[in-house]
Amino acid sequence: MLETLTYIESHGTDPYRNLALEEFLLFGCKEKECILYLWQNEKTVVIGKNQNAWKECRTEQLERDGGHLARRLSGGGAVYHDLGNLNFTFLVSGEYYDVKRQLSVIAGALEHLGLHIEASGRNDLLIDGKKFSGNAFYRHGEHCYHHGTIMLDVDKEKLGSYLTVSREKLKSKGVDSVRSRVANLRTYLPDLTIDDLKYALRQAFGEVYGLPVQERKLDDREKKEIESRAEYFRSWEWLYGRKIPFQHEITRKFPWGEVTIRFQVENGKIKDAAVYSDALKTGMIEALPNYLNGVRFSSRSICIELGLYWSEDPEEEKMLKDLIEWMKEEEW
Ligand SMILES: Nc1ncnc2c1ncn2[C@@H]1O[C@H](COP(=O)(O)OC(=O)CCCC[C@@H]2CCSS2)[C@@H](O)[C@H]1O
Repeated sequence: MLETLTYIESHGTDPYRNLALEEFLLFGCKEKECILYLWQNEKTVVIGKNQNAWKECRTEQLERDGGHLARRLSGGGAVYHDLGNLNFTFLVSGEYYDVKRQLSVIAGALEHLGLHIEASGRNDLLIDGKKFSGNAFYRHGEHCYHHGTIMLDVDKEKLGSYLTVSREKLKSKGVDSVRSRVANLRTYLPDLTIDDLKYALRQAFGEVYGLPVQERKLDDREKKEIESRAEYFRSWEWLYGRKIPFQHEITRKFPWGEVTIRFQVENGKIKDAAVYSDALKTGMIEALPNYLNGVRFSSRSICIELGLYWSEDPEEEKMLKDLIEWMKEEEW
């Protein structure tokens, strides 16, 4: 049984510090503890762990306007944050990790405020059929988190202008514009504030788990530790990573996400490969470059090579099968 519910708010809006605090809480979370962490970022595009920053975001425009680009540890796609957006993170050990239960805290809080929501697709929460929350997931050993956004009053104009959503993605979601399919909760409750939301979430957290909620504040030593980790989240290497010179690029959209592979070929063999994806499952995507390294540069050889691998995780096994089918269709 869980023994402790901890509630913590970030009082700063620097995305790198906030992501560092999230990671700090992840590794400090006790076995029988569940933490609810609420935070806000000023004008930031947050991309998924395996995405290509240049492809997902108009980085120059964002930086010129004083915004930030950030990369999180979880997989999934790119989202836009400003102070009209509230982020939540549930941090808990694998044993008590339960996405449905965690989502019922969000649904319960909004129900208390008079809003009815529903879950849809792989990671969205909807109001009136429109997305107001995107969710993503991360696991490191027994340390897990589930985080998401809540759009209260986000500048949709800016959201649409900083995010460069691929035509494939728009097509797959059956819509013609990003702006039209996201919604702010303020549209439905004009007086709703971020503080109301925070209060409702904290109350619902205690109700759903049936335990008292203890608020945590950070001491100076902890703040220092978080600051040094923030440097990593702020670094060019983490945000943009390496840029490989490539000769061939392929992209395909699957039900579980879009994949782009860039190949660097030398003497007919794959010398390096960079794989980008918004898939929520990150393991297979991150393993791919290693699988491809040294293989002869032909779709048939890749097909045979990938056939040598398997995964015990059924979702990853499905990803692998889809990638093999894709290679069968390619002809080079
Ligand atoms: N703030 C926000 N909230 C909800 N939906 C958004 C937001 N910004 C953009 N979008 C829409 O979601 C799609 C991307 O959807 P997609 O499903 O690709 O990705 C996600 O949802 C990722 C959620 C990550 C949540 C983390 C929680 C803390 S740090 S970020 C984008 O093209 C827009 O149409």
